[in-house]
Amino acid sequence: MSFKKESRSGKVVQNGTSKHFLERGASTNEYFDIAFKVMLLGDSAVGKTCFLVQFKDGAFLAGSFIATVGIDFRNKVVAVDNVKVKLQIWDTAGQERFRSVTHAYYRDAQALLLLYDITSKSSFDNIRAWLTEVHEYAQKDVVIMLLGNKSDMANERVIKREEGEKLAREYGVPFMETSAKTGVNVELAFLAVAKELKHRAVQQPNEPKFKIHDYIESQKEQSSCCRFL
Ligand SMILES: Nc1nc2c(ncn2[C@@H]2O[C@H](COP(=O)(O)OP(=O)(O)OP(=O)(O)O)[C@@H](O)[C@H]2O)c(=O)[nH]1
Repeated sequence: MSFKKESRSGKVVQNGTSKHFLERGASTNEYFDIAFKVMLLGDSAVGKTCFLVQFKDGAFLAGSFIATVGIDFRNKVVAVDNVKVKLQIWDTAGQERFRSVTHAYYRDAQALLLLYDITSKSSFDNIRAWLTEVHEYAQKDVVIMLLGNKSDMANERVIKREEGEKLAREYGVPFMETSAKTGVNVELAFLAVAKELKHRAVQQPNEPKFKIHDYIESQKEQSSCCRFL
């Protein structure tokens, strides 16, 4: 079920009442070997739509905030060890009134990216409630990642990075801070998930087990070293 309109122009626009995904399901015809469903979850305004648009189009939706209505998806194919992995990424509405709609989609998802906003204490506090919902509605072996978004807003930060790390450790899930505005760690989050899912699905006999925590830590170090060169 989707409450958003479709079009073919391939751009995301805002019409003043809701965010509309144009070219819905774009790149569906692109060749891929394996496909997975990923859902973006978290309170309203944490940046889920911007996060998806940054990954898909490399652009930031600036301007006034317009809440998502219902749920919709976009596709992106990424290469993982010569395997083409199609991620079908579902952007959900964070507002409480759409919760019953989004619950119906949890069951099919292989990965959940759970976002909070580092400038919003309530969005961070609500992560526990989101995780309770996830455990109730999602598959037992779903890949979960915790993301502290809006890391570019350092001056307005109210949640320390260490608090995010601590919560993630408590639930045994990987964590990173991201910015849908600057793009920091956006691709890394999706790539890490794609790699984890691909390794689970097509594990070669002599291949070492993929460790998502280690991969993220190594890539985070690399990207922070290179950003400042
Ligand atoms: N500075 C900054 N602003 C961001 C970032 N991500 C999103 N925003 C802004 O935060 C507001 C909310 O972003 P959305 O992506 O619409 O939030 P959402 O989580 O999809 O909200 P719902 O659709 O209601 O669930 C918008 O004004 C965005 O421009 C970010 O990383 N940095």
